Amino acid sequence: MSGRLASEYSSWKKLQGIYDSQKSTLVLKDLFTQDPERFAKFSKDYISKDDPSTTLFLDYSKNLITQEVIDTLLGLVREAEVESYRDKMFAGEHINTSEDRAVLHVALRNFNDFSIQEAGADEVAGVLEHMKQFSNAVRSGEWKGYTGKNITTIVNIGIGGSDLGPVMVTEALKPYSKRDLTAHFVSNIDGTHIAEILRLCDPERTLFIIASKTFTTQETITNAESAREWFLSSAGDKAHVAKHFVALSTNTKAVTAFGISSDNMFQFWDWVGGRYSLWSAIGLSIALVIGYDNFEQLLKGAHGMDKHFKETPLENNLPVLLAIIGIWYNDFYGSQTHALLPYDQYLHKFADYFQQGDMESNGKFITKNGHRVNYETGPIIWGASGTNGQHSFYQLVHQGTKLIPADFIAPATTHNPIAHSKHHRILLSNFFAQPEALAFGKTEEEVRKELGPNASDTLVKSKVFEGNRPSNSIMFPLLTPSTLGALIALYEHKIFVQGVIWGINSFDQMGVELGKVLAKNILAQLEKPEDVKGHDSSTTGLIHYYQKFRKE
Ligand SMILES: O=P(O)(O)OC[C@H]1O[C@H](O)[C@@H](O)[C@@H](O)[C@@H]1O
Repeated sequence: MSGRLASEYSSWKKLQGIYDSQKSTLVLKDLFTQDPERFAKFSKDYISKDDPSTTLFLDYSKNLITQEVIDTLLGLVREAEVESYRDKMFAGEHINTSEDRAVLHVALRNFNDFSIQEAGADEVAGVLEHMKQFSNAVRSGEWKGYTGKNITTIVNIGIGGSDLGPVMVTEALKPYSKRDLTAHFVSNIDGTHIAEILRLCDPERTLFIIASKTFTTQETITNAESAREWFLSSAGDKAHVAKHFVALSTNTKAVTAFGISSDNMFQFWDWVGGRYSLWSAIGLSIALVIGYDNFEQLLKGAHGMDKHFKETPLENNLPVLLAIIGIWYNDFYGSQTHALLPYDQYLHKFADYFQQGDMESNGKFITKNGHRVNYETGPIIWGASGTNGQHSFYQLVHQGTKLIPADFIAPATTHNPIAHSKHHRILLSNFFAQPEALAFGKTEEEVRKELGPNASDTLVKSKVFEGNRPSNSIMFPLLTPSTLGALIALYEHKIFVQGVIWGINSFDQMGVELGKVLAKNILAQLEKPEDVKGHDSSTTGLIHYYQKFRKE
């Protein structure tokens, strides 16, 4: 990272010039007509060096790019010194400068390929072994509850990075799950969340996983205390907590103070960012649900992508390609969001996961050198599984006034080939059609031909699809643990590359602090109207409204 504002790079200025001169002349339909080789030129195969069955295919040809644009964007990557910054990350340098921490989620899945000098990195294998032993014991029935019964339900209590990763992965890898072990995830402080889950639990057969990097997060600790109270109301003896509560954290002192023995604690380290922590002890619920071997496959899939990111020349580097295409729209075309549209029901939480992963990493306006950026940084990440999105927001995506770059993601084959894979064929026909419609649209002439000479001008115009709306398409043979690992790591490294180019620290999260502090202050003022002090009239008025109805 050169320390300059991204807009000062010569490549940035050149890109601005290209955009200014081509923004209205770059037409996808023409680009494909002019170059029959476009698809071949702008698509890439990723094949894991460790496991050739782990492959991803990226088609980025339906983007508003030319080779000149790509080459200039790659120049931007070089000017921002992304490669050397990448190597600093892998080497364990403290690139999270505001917190003086390394950023080493790659160390959680390293399998000895990278030499990483950072306290704790040599303890990863031990924690994984502990996770393996524990998950095997619970799944086999060796680990019993306080009345000698098997554990049939796990409840992960955590929020943010201590929730979203396990939720997304256990949903995505459901075909690999132990169907007689039910996993629930409690995250919200809203008592409804834990109340509704506890109604489904048998205290004799339920294991609570308290997942919190800091072990100070108000929602998680409050939910953990309520879970413990619920459990003890049946079990009685505090000694039984040891069989039904485990902790995932970096904070041994707080875990012990809560009443969970260090034997039942799975440790990780401050160089694991919350939103990058599913590979760590935070992934215990994943290992319990899909089994440790499949969890290890997830890690290995990510590791293969790590090696690809670290070793592959920029022009063939999938995380780099996704990153620069995203910057092209975000910083030059002025798009504000980026849609993740997985045509796979198992990936229905994928966009949710990367809302934190991307927006908490790159939703910043100050560079690492303390300058306010004069360009757009992190996009708003959103999305939903296909084909559901088509019946919800695709109207705007196709005919709205906003440019919405989208990643369409799909497996070539399904885990559920019911009706002789008829469902999957219909799903994929939509996966192929939507980017085609977005890119090439439907002209007024084509509409008029369809509607006939008597159709009103208004009707014809309202049925026009202007097209020229860009997308990436990512495919893979089947959604396996290893493929999912590679897919997640692909996006993690995309986020890294963008943050380096923008000159921001992608690995702290100052922006989540103010709200928490204000909430704590207000919490102490909720009892009586006269307690409410130091707020604007709106906040004061709202609290007073609540106090009119408050019961306890
Ligand atoms: O795991 P913890 O420490 O409970 O933090 C949970 C979440 O809290 C905050 O929202 C942020 O710091 C997130 O990055 C983090 O994932």
